[in-house]
Amino acid sequence: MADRPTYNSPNAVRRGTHVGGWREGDPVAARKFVDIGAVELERGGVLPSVRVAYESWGTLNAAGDNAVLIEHALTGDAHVDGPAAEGQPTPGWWDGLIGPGRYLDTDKWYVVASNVLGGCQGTTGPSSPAPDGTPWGSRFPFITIRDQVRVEALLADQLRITKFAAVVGGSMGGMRAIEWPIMYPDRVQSSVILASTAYATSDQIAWCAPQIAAIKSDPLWCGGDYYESGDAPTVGLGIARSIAHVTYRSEYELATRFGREAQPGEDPLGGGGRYAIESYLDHHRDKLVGRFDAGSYVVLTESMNSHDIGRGRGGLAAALAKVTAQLHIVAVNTDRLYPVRLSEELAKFAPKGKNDLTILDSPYGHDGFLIELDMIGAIIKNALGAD
Ligand SMILES: CC(=O)SCCNC(=O)CCNC(=O)[C@H](O)C(C)(C)COP(=O)(O)OP(=O)(O)OC[C@H]1O[C@@H](n2cnc3c(N)ncnc32)[C@H](O)[C@@H]1OP(=O)(O)O
Ligand SMILES: N[C@@H](CCO)C(=O)O
Repeated sequence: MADRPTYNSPNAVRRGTHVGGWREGDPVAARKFVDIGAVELERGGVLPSVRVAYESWGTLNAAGDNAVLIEHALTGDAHVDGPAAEGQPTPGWWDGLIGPGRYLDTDKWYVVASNVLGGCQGTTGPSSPAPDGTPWGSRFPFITIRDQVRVEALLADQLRITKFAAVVGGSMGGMRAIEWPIMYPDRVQSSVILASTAYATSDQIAWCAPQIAAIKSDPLWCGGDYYESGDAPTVGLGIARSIAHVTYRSEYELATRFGREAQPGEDPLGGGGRYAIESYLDHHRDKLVGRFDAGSYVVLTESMNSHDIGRGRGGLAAALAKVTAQLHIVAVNTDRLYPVRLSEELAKFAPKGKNDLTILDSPYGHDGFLIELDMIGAIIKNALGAD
């Protein structure tokens, strides 16, 4: 392994493998689990014995309608709020949002976040055991954003949630937040759709193509069946993350923050060293590879590419005509991956008087939806009708 990058996360090398993510037997931190049984998939077939990992905050009322669903993005997880812990590699990605008196006030709201179908943090995904006890790997079926939402609805049934006061998500989470009021109009009061889109664009699919290719061309990919080999395609996954991370930030931010600076102590002008921006990308590559699974990355990326609320529904306008929930659509002005025009298009076709569009002024690009906690928190609080 000497010729492969070393990864500095404490989770990078675990149980003799480089496969990132949560595995049966690992510490559970705040995770809870529900078995929801078999799930019929949009593109055909049935996924048997689906397990969902989730976290929750606050208390569900007797009517089951004070619930708020938080939807994580591609490499996020159910740990929206709280510190990192054993069994939980990252602190909450919106740490400080949820709690008594906070933007999402748990004196009033029952907040739930689940790990997505196909992921690697405890909900069934390609690294989970199939019925024969070995990892699904290449046998894991093609899943869509709608399948992910169907799984969340089955979780809601088990938790006795009758209606969500709000479904909130950014990026891939925003894809689920817009699918929810279309698939289950009677179960959603409002949706907050951050830095997202009604359909994956050609440009977004294009950025994903070299990411998937990088993973699949890693010799350790083994067609997706590497889980029992003791090693994983971490180089391919790392390249995928580096490509993706650039698209998550704005050109302006990178220019003003890193410029042409050399990484301290390194000489990029023929000395074999790195520019600071290269070092920064390496850092994020290492962190992601330490906590995430390549198979999940491929499965979830392909499900993002499938996203199109108009598919099989007569197009965008016809799909949105089903929506009775209030849609709060939020774009980041510097987002080059999910540009503002996509949120404007969603707002244009959403039912009149049932949507509003906010354009956040942030230098951070697509990741602005993760970083601008106070702006996002105020929007969520407002969506819930709180002062
Ligand atoms: C919903 C979800 O998907 S969330 C899941 C969590 N998301 C992620 O992890 C995505 C990857 N991470 C990110 O995109 C970002 O870190 C965010 C959005 C979480 C936070 O963004 P920011 O606060 O702007 O952090 P930023 O991107 O500047 O990264 C800071 C890190 O880069 C490191 N760094 C900065 N400059 C350099 C450099 N020149 N060389 C090496 N490392 C560097 C910092 O030391 C810091 O390290 P740490 O996070 O290990 O403490
Ligand atoms: N940084 C986020 C952005 C994707 O939208 C993630 O990794 O999930």
